[in-house]
Amino acid sequence: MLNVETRHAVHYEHAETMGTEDLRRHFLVSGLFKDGEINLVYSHYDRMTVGGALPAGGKVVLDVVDETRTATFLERREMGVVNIGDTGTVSAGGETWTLNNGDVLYLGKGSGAVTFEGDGRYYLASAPAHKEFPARLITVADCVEVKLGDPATSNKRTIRQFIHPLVMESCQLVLGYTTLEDGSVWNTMPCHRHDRRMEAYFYINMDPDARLVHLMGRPEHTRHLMIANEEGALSPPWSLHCGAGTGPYTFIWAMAGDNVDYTDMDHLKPGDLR
Ligand SMILES: O=C(O)C(=O)C[C@H](O)C(=O)CO
Ligand SMILES: [Zn+2]
Repeated sequence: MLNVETRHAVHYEHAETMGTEDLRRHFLVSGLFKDGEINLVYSHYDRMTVGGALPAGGKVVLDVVDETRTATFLERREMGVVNIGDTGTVSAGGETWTLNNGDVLYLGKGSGAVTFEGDGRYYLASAPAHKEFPARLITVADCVEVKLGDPATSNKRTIRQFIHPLVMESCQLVLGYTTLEDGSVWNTMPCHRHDRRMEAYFYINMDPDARLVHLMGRPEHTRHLMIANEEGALSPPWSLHCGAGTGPYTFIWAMAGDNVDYTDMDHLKPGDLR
């Protein structure tokens, strides 16, 4: 079963008038993983679509998505698949890849229908693509690791870059995940924004009772979302994005927009935030 929810773009002047429920309705991503289902959130920010495919030991197929009005979802799109569950397989275009926990599969424009099988929990991030690039399985051993932060500032973390120019070529998708070290709570602090690219965060490996305060908005008018395990946030181009958790966590970040330059960020100081 396939479910697709469309999220329209929101101007920051509108976002700044919103209360808790409206902020959650527009920016929180939730309920992606349900047995035997594929659930997608089709965002109008750079047409980034995020989702979850959960075959639950069986099989689910991502093929036609009415929202794109194309013969297959990936006819004019590329997609990253992150396995956040146990080992499973993903097949497309006559090829099958085995994904262990933490592995990332890149599927390029024109990959056709995608079949998800086994015990994997597959997080999906897809953006429009102008050019075909070959499919590639990127294991944890293949990614580029960047260590940032310090225990003294509670932000020591490892950034793992998978769909990233240092690893492979893509059209606009840039994707990886960041894991906090024990005792550190802050991701992406000091924070930043990048009007050229939207970003989607998806938080995983959290205790069910833990919560994360995800900050969003313009620096001078911040808002927050309270986030639980396997929930995410759509970060519009005008918004900063960062968060602090009440326990350990990892989050998957995915971007699409005008460039694929991970380091192209407009940095903000904690003192810039209100
Ligand atoms: O912890 C961090 O810092 C990040 O992971 C930052 C994200 O990757 C990001 O926002 C990239 O633009
Ligand atoms: Zn960012």
